[in-house]
Amino acid sequence: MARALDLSAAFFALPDEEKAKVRPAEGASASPLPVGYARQPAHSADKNEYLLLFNPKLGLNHYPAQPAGFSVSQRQTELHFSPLDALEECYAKLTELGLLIQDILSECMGLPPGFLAQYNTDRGFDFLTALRYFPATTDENNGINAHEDGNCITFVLQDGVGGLEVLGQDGRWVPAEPVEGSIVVNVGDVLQVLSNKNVGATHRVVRRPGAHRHSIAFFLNLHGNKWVEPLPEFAGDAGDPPRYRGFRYNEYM
Ligand SMILES: O=C(O)CCC(=O)C(=O)O
Ligand SMILES: [Fe+2]
Repeated sequence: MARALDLSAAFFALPDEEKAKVRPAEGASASPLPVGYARQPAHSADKNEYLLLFNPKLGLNHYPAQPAGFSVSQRQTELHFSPLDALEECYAKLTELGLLIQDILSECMGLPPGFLAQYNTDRGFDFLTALRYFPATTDENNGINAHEDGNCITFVLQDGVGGLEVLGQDGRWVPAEPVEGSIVVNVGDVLQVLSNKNVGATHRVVRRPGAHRHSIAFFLNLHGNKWVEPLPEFAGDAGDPPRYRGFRYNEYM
């Protein structure tokens, strides 16, 4: 995790014109979302830049050229790892973890064993973003507005700067303070709907002054035309009226 965040920090420290090269030419990518580097437009309330990757094995990604100051930090040289190896390793480990947490959540939600694993078998729309947030200014400090992720489960790895906050049931924002070696798990819209709003995680990022913040978010997603609606365990049979209408995931995204 520390290696992946170091790598991401080394990338974002590159000059803007180097980072801007890390994008496929217009129309040249078959990926379902734009891969590579992007910066939130100046008019956006969100103040960050990011690098988006799909599963490296799908061959859709656009990587920083080497060498560009990207592959050769002292720490990386000492550890003898190449950036691509580190990214692939990070991606593979987060996928593995996602499947494990999905099984644990199935159990915690009182669903039949392996229910979510059987429901969510297609790994073709998972993706990872490495993010860098600019330091807060005296005028404003929004990093990402309050939102819920549109996927199943998100993992957030963060450096020591802090700023991620989760909305508590009492309506107060609770800081998810960085704890070394820990990963924050957010549940996304799919689980929120399946559980008829028994689980959910509204969150935002507030920028701190004086430092860039780096994080990596991995989105374990759903793919294709899966039907999403509150499960009978949480609605109907369980007595609660369904809080959502059913929908096809690919029409929602
Ligand atoms: O950077 C973070 O801590 C969270 C990022 C996030 O919420 C998102 O990308 O959806
Ligand atoms: Fe999010």
